[in-house]
Amino acid sequence: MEVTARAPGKIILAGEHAVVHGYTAVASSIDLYTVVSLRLRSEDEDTVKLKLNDIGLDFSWSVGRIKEVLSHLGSPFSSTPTSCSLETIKSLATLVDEQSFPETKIGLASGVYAFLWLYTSILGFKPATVTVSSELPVGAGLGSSAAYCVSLSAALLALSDSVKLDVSQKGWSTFKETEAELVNKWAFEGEKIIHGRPSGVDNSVSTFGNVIKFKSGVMTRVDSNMPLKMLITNTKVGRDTKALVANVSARKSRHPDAMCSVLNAIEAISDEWSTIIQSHAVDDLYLSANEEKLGELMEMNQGLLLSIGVSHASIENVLQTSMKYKLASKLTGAGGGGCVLTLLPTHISGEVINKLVEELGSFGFQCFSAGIGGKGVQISFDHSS
Ligand SMILES: Nc1ncnc2c1ncn2[C@@H]1O[C@H](COP(=O)(O)OP(=O)(O)O)[C@@H](O)[C@H]1O
Ligand SMILES: C[C@@](O)(CCOP(=O)(O)O)CC(=O)O
Ligand SMILES: [Mg+2]
Repeated sequence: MEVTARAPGKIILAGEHAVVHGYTAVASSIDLYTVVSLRLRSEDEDTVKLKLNDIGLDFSWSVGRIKEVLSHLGSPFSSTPTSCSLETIKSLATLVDEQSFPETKIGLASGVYAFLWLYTSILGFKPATVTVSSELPVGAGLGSSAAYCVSLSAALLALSDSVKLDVSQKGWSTFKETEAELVNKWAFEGEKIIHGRPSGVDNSVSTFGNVIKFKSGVMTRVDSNMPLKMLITNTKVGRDTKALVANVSARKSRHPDAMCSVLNAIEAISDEWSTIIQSHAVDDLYLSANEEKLGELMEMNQGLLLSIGVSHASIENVLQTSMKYKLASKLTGAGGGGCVLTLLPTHISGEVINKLVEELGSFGFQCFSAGIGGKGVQISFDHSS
């Protein structure tokens, strides 16, 4: 039996970083997916294989070796969502090091630790082959880490005893609410291994889809009534969410009062975002006025993100270029490079968009658009294997 899970990436419309400190963020899923396929192998094959197609790395562990390295820690671990201890991460690192992880890709190792933690906790020691591939750029602010953890958790849970699914279903299907919550909780544990201190907004929007508001671990669905179009520009400047989040925390401990004011201002922007997108446009004039307000909110949010130290020369370049066309932009995700959003108002001409994309392309940036606010994680069973 083979199961495939796909989980969407996301854009944060307002409130990244602030959300880590308990302030509101608004995020939306996008129609770019990470896909995980999981095939259980017969017991005599005795290996767990992980193929990470996007980063060109393959791993293969014998089940015996995994048991040997983890048994002194009390594995098999609890099958309910539990945090991975530092001691366990060290043992998982031993398993990864044995596979000669290339030095140049060492920043990607935490994703493999997250895999091993989710795998051994949810499925124990069953031999299997797991393949991951993604339409999302990895490490660019579009929530690839969350989509990875959500799709992995979904595929593993789908073949575990913790969840009872109707395997006869054909095509993509969604989880029931309680099962989706379990997927989300496990994905959050994976995100903790990759990010250190995730807020939970990314895994929640990847699991449940649509537009959400998120504050202090609590998600509220936002009924968006506005047609939102964003140009996404990938600056291709690499960055690491874990390091950026840690830098913001350090700045907050150095300047608690100033940072508190900035984070409160970001929260006010998120709240206004959610009010505006929930309102029904009575006519074109009303829609344009709301688009203008969202543009201003994006500019203000970006200014505040600069003040907490997460912008980058490449991001500023995108801002200045889009400003020439009177368009508002902000970074999305952790910043420090990665992706920038530019709001495309309903009545913008295709000619303007083409010129902007061409100019951004001349700096080596890559522009694309994505559908906003689609479904969250889905699974599909293949009965032929
Ligand atoms: N498709 C993938 N294959 C392997 N690892 C992945 C994949 N997607 C995400 N990851 C993991 O997530 C990390 C990137 O997460 P992060 O820095 O939070 O950036 P973002 O979530 O914005 O893409 C990578 O270093 C890797 O460990
Ligand atoms: C910076 C932050 O708000 C979003 C990080 O998103 P990403 O990993 O850069 O896609 C962190 C978080 O909310 O966990
Ligand atoms: Mg991430």
